Amino acid sequence: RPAFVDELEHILVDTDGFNDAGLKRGVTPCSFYNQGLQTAGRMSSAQWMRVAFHDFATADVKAGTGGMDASIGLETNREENKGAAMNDSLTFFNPFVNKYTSMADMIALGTVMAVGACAGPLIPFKGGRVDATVPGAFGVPEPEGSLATHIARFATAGFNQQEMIQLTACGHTVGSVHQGGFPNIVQNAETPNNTNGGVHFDDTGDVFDNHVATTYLDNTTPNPLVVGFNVTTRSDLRIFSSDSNVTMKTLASSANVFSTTCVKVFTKMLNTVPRGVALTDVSPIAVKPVNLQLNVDAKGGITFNGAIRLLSSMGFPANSRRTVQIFFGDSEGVLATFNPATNTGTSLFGRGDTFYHLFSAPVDARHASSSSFVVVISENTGRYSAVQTLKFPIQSNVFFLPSSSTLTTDSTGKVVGTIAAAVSKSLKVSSVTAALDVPVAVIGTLAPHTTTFNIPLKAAGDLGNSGFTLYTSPANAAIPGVTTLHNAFLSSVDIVVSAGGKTFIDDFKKLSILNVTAA
Ligand code: HEM
Repeated sequence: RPAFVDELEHILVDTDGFNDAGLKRGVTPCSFYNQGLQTAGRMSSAQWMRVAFHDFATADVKAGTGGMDASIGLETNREENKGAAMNDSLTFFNPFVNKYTSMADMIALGTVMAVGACAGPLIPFKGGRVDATVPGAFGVPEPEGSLATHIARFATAGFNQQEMIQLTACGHTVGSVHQGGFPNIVQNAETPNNTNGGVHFDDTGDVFDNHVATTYLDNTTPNPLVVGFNVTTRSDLRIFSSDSNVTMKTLASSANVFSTTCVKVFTKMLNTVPRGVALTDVSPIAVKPVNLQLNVDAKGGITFNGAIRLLSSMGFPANSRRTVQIFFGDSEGVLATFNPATNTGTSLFGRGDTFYHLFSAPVDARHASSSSFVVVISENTGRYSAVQTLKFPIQSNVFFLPSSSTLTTDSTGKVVGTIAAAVSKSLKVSSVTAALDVPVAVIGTLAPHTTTFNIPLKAAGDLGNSGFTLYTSPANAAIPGVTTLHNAFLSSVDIVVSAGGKTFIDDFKKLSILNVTAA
């Protein structure tokens, strides 16, 4: 699978407990507002869905332009994108953006997470979206727009009239129209406990359910875009009633119909991308090696650290007798037997728990050149209990070396550091480079642009008798692209070695694993 899938899967699945990526926290509970006071009358889950809609809404599927490309970040000063939702959401997503996670993927993943956090259905997620570098077309539907304008706009984005009704109803089941931002639609709603004057679309404004349809049909809806005092801005009324309520009646008919319909149209919205962008499935992984790291100390001692994550919903229910063993290379290279996982978390909505089996064990130099390791999982529940053996690749002749790398601030507060790598003496090395991927701020959007800075590394002696040579960047020097500890922590490094006409890469090592020492 493409390497970026592992990173997106981490954000999707590790949503609680050990190794939590931290995305779900932004929308838990569904009514939570992560950018300010809980009395603001705003909720982040609804904002995350709305920002996805505004990013998508100007797609032109025939022309192959627009859609989910994070161009919304460059368009927030437009009247059609007014309101706090856009920049609030991108501010939260900003630190997740790196070499493998685009802002456009975060916007899509945000909607998956938000719908789940509001007790809605699980939307299948694909990754691989590419961030736009220039603003896209105008044309996000506005509440003043006519029905014909809205039908035409959705059609250009690939949605027929029925799908337009479905998508709008699914979007308008959570959240509010706010007086602060839309005083032409909502009035007299601002109170000390609702300072932006949010008025929900239905009676369950923090539940992803079909009340948006049932209350619309029984005339109890509070939806300001249906019953608001301003007839011009009753866009939901015009849209919902445009097929004589046939679609809304279907959505109201059962919770299940509403769920499956919303999964269908949300998936279609999130997977609308510019021509040439290919998306890949990101599904939970049953057995996942995590944060693998080889290390060689100055005396030549080699260690292998990391964790094996098991998912309860994919064949690994809780079992206190389960053991996990690692063999580096073949069974001669046994490292250690790990006891039952003590580090656990709860993975994404209904997908059960994550069980982390952590390891840190010495590797015999005889086995250090192996390009794979074997994981043996034993259930130990009885005589015929299951044993599974899986083999995983490991980049072992060239790798980032945390123990010789440093990150610190000098006396003036400037960030300085050393990037170090271990390179096998068996290679005929012609160059060693640290390719640093730094999310660099872009003027005009809160979506950073991940930029690569290449730092040449020089040989700095043998690492004991390990068979590895130490390569380093200039010691405790300024690191190109890294201006603050904050962006150092969000950066990753690839060790790229040319040797004997081949290229070896130790990919995507996060600098956040380094211990930071203050000057
Ligand atoms: C013609 C189509 C649409 C129009 C004119 C429209 C208009 C609006 C307006 C005026 C607001 C109030 C924003 C605020 O006060 O902060 C809003 C909120 C919202 N819209 Fe739409 N919308 C449309 C379709 C959609 C669709 C298809 C989705 C699907 C995801 C969606 C999702 C949302 C959400 C979740 C909110 C609540 C935001 C919050 O509470 O912060 N909208 N919409």
